[in-house]
Amino acid sequence: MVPTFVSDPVHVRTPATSANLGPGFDALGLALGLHDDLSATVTGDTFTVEVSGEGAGELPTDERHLVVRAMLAAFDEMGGRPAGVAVRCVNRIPQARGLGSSSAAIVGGVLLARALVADGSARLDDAAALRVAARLEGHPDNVAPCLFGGFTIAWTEAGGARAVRLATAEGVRPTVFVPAERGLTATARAALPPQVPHADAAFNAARSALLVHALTAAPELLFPATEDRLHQGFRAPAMPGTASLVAGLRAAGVAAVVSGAGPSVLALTPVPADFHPGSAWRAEPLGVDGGGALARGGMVEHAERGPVAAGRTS
Ligand SMILES: Nc1ncnc2c1ncn2[C@@H]1O[C@H](COP(=O)(O)OP(=O)(O)OP(=O)(O)O)[C@@H](O)[C@H]1O
Ligand SMILES: N[C@@H](CCO)C(=O)O
Repeated sequence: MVPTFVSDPVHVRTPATSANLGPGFDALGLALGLHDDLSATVTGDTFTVEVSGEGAGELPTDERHLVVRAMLAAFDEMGGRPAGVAVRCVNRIPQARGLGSSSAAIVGGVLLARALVADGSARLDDAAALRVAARLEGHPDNVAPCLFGGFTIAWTEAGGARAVRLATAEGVRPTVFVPAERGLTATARAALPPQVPHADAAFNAARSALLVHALTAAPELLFPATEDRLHQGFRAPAMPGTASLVAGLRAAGVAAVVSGAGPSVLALTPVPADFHPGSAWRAEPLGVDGGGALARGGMVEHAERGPVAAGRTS
């Protein structure tokens, strides 16, 4: 049945995210305390977007905008689109820096569309919202923490993406180091080889399993738990400043990794006060966002959740 659309404006607040966290390539992600604010109203007969902050003057303001593309995909999943929607984006997440800006736009679009449909949460539950968002992004490791908050483990089955959310241990205090230059995920993915040695795959399996324990219960193990052999080394030649900052932080004992596909760097343990990253980097200490976009404007009211499973239940 064609959906009924609500006439009131709807809002969503989407967190930045850091994916991979070192060894957990395409699987692990963390929601961070830095957000885009999006709102939408059904009106007129076209989709329009007004952008302020990051991306203003650069991003398209029509149906090519990523938030609108995600809205349209979600409306189609729910059985129909309104003729027109006015979208407003107040963007704070730096774009193309490895901080999940594209996932924040996609998750925002999916949740705005769901909120604009009178029975949206019945037509598109949280598990389905994750599947739609991950399909658009191409991998689930940013969209899962953006939706659910906290630390997530995401994976893909025949039916689509699924995720579990885990609360982080006290003492996990992320700092991101953001450079001025951008790096597109698609370019960074093209640097990866089609195959890796079995020993390197085994190395990452052990470290990513350890990382789940370290992030949730044993932060003192974050340093060994954040070593990677599957992606950071292959991408280093294209982002030498990132590789050298990660190496410098690790030499100072900090559990530092490339954030997502880079070029930002994520530190998961405190950075010594006398460590200076250099003038090319803006250091931002950020908290962990415990609730994700669902806590702020989706159809689900925020409640501090324990481990939850999302995705197909069969
Ligand atoms: N808020 C936004 N609104 C619309 N489009 C966006 C927004 N944020 C990002 N994009 C689009 O996504 C592109 C960046 O996506 P990309 O996946 O390369 O980087 P990222 O998501 O910032 O980093 P990562 O995926 O490594 O965490 C931008 O160049 C822009 O086209
Ligand atoms: N897992 C992804 C995260 C960036 O979107 C990658 O490293 O390519």
